Amino acid sequence: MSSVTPPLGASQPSGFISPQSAVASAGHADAAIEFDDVSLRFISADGNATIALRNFSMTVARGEFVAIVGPTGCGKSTTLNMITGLLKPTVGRVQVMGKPVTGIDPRIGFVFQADAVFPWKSVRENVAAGPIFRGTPKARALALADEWIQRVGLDKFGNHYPHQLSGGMRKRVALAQTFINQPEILLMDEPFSALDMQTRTLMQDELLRLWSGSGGSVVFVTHDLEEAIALADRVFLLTARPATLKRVYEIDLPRPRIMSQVRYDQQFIDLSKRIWDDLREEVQIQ
Ligand SMILES: Nc1ncnc2c1ncn2[C@@H]1O[C@H](COP(=O)(O)OP(=O)(O)OP(=O)(O)O)[C@@H](O)[C@H]1O
Repeated sequence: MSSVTPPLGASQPSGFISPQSAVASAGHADAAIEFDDVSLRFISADGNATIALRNFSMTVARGEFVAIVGPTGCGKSTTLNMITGLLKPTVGRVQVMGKPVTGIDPRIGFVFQADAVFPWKSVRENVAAGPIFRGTPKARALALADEWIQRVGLDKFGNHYPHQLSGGMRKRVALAQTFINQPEILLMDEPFSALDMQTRTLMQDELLRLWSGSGGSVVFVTHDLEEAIALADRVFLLTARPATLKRVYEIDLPRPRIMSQVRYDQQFIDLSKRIWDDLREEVQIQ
């Protein structure tokens, strides 16, 4: 497999940082998430081994928005599953807020491609479900839910049921359901990939608006390079499987960013070309 990661110390175009310096730059003292030289091997029922991740290191600072991109099947979702504790590294260490992952952490929120709603509950009951589960009295949880429903622009739909909503509206419910719990870490796995382009752009704006006031860290997995660049502070590019960190890109586009405008920024266009050149090599390997 060819790798274009430049040798350490070689000069690099601005916006690039090597995997090693990327890990160091986030500063371990402030780390929300740390992968330290992690490898993960799956053993299937017939005894065959699949190495999903190899010598993978990544540090996500508190309050940082990180996107992970890479060829299909390389191991992006696997990294999220190790942050949640669903999967354990075969070798290496994964830490959350400075401690080894031992199981589901209530400080972590999730948004996936599929909607995680109770179909028999109204929007406000769905949004209140998290706080109620965590012990908030029902009346208080419903009042909180009403605030969040308003924040995501669904105030007229609190008593609707999920099947009465569009895909974009259900995603707004998902964001309210997640942010109401004030997660310190938000894991997102292709959350908007099933939406049409316009709705997707609106939801990206919505996510940035909610995140910017939250102080939380986000790890956002996507196939869409432009989505990664438009949203993130840093983009981590993984190689084809077994995935390892190929390169990290600092995205120093100013915030607040408006999705429909940021894509026309010359810096954005240059970054898209660079990352796509690196990603294309990995896609061609498969
Ligand atoms: N439980 C498992 N047992 C065996 N192999 C697995 C298991 N989970 C994932 N894999 C394999 O590990 C590799 C990485 O999977 P993963 O879902 O993390 O990739 P991904 O980059 O998120 O994929 P995609 O881009 O298609 O969403 C794949 O080859 C997958 O088949």
